[in-house]
Amino acid sequence: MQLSASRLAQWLVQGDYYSIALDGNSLVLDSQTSSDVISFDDWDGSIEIHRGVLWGALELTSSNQQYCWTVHGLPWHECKSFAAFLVRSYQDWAQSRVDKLDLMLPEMLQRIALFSNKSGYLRHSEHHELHQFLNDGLADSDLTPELAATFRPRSFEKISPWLGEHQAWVEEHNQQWLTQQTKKWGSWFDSFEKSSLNESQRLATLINQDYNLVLAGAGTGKTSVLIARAGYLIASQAAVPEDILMLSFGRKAADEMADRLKEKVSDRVKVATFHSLGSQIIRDVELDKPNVASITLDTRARSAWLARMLIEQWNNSTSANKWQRHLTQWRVPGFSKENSMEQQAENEQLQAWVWRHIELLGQSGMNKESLLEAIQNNNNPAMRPRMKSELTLLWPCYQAYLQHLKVKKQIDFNSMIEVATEYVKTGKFISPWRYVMVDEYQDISPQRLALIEALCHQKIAGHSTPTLFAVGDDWQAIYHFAGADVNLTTDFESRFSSSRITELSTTYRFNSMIGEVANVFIQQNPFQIKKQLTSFTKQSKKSVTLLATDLLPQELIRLSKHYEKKATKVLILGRNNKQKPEKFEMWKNQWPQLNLEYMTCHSSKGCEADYVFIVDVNRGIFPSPDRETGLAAIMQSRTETYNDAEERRLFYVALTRAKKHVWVCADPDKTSPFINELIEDKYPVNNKIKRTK
Ligand SMILES: Nc1ncnc2c1ncn2[C@@H]1O[C@H](COP(=O)(O)OP(=O)(O)OP(=O)(O)O)[C@@H](O)[C@H]1O
Repeated sequence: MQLSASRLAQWLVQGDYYSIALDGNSLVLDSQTSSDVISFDDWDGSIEIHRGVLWGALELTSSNQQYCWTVHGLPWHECKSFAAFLVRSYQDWAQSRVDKLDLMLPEMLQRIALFSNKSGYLRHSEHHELHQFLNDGLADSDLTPELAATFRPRSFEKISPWLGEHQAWVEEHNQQWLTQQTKKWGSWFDSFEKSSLNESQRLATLINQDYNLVLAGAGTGKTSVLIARAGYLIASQAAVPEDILMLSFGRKAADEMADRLKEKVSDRVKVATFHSLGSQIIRDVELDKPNVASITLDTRARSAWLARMLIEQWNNSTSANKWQRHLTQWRVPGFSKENSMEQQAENEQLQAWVWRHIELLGQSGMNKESLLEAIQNNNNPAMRPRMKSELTLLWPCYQAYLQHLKVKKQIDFNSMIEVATEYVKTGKFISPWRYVMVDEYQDISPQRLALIEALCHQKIAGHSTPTLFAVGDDWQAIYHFAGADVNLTTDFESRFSSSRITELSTTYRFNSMIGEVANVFIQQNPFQIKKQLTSFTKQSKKSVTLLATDLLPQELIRLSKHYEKKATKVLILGRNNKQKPEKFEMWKNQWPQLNLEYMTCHSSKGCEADYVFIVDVNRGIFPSPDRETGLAAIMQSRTETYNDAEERRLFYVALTRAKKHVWVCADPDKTSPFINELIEDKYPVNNKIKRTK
């Protein structure tokens, strides 16, 4: 069907449209120069008829009311009926779509009401789900937003904003909710811990995005916030204790966490290490406890297995030749020609070297080809032949280890977490936890993160997906050697699109003079995230002392006199267990009021004391030289370019354990580069070391 101007009228209207036709669900408008097709989607379905002196004109408007098209020179007596025909065709076309839309409108409006009236923090995933639902619903009706709004203007007044991002509204809602909750729970926050939680701690406790990270320096109360969040969720009835999973890294930290939760919150919150969680998931699915390899748990069983396995290797002539060839060029820790084969296989150093590689091979998950490729790409070509040769010795040991596990039907910790992750991903394990919380997130490894992600992605009908709430500090990432990757913390925002990072900037542990040393020292590495960290306790006297090791007992005597009548807590920290002072036990008995404790810097993480002595901060000890130079270095591939970055963080951890004063002890003729930096860069320290070359 077409309505067209006469030849004369066509000539007179010049460049304007002179003809209109219906073609399926489109209108075709012709002019001298073009033929334009207007889909019903782009038309608002109405036509105005204009009467001229000689002819009539039809005017159509676009669905978004932005344009109009006019067809001139049409025979007047046909205009009205043709326009009515077009409008009818349009209405027939639209009706089936509007019918579809009408079926969906109640749920669309209900979902908007549910989301926007929700009294709580609106999560990105919930917002996204609504956005998706509305847009999919509209797409199903085959109507454009404009047309849908034309047919159902009242409903679309509510729906239209949610078809777009509407982010500002959500942010405003969340802000208002946070303000209101901070007020409502004010006295609870005042009294939950022994000290009232500060403003940022309260916000951190309340924010409930899909993936939350509280990223803050030492002593800022991250652990306090973690416990407070569990407490708040339960007190506000957002959760019952069984909804919460609290993950810590080591058994000791998990036990401490469980004690604090029991005291402050509930003993029904599930507290686990990653390994105990992996074990529980497997047990639930397989209805049997996972059979963890005894050689991973029991050092004697391991040593016996290593000795047997090495002898088997050496009794095989091909393998023995490889070892021989290797030993003509390179050293293997603990290997000596003087020893018998049996003595050699039992050598502690050699066993430690082999076991470390077996662990690293399991942790890295690399196959032989990718290891060879990594060796080939190693930026130290001189090391490549040695690395390749080490691989020919150690790969068979690793294969023997895997075979041993297979024969015994056992698994190790690495595979335990992998198997558990698979059970969660495939839905064989249905997670009961709606809130997954993680302490010391900076120590996360890709494997452990995969388990957390699997838990947080699991969707249970009628529930939104679980949230992650983690606390961590990239300045304290010190477990790279155990597979941790600090980039998983520094890249948190880019990894999880719906994330929220909260900062805490007041440290309650160490005074401002310790802060002036520790915070500047850690930020020498430009790759650490910049953070504001202000000490709550102001101090004008220098609180870090560099001390010659010989003078350490004198300081202990001084402290013991000062604390004759009341107790204090003193930590002695060393880079390794070997640094424990010979007289430590004697000192402990001599000055019980000091509550002396010796720890490695690694195990001091999370601890605090009034006074700290870091001992043996000597060259070659702290920073510890990177001993893993051969094949191990390939599997420990450093993503960090800054020298001694991890050792610097470890030293920061040690410094920040003290509330009042830190002594950094060294032998004057072997001072560590860290001590030299503190002196040469004029940090505010007392220097009681007269260095000698
Ligand atoms: N708002 C507060 N007011 C006073 N003291 C606080 C406050 N918050 C935390 N603390 C205290 O500060 C100290 C450090 O807290 P916490 O151990 O939770 O810090 P952290 O950030 O986990 O430290 P780290 O990362 O070094 O382990 C604790 O003694 C704690 O009781």
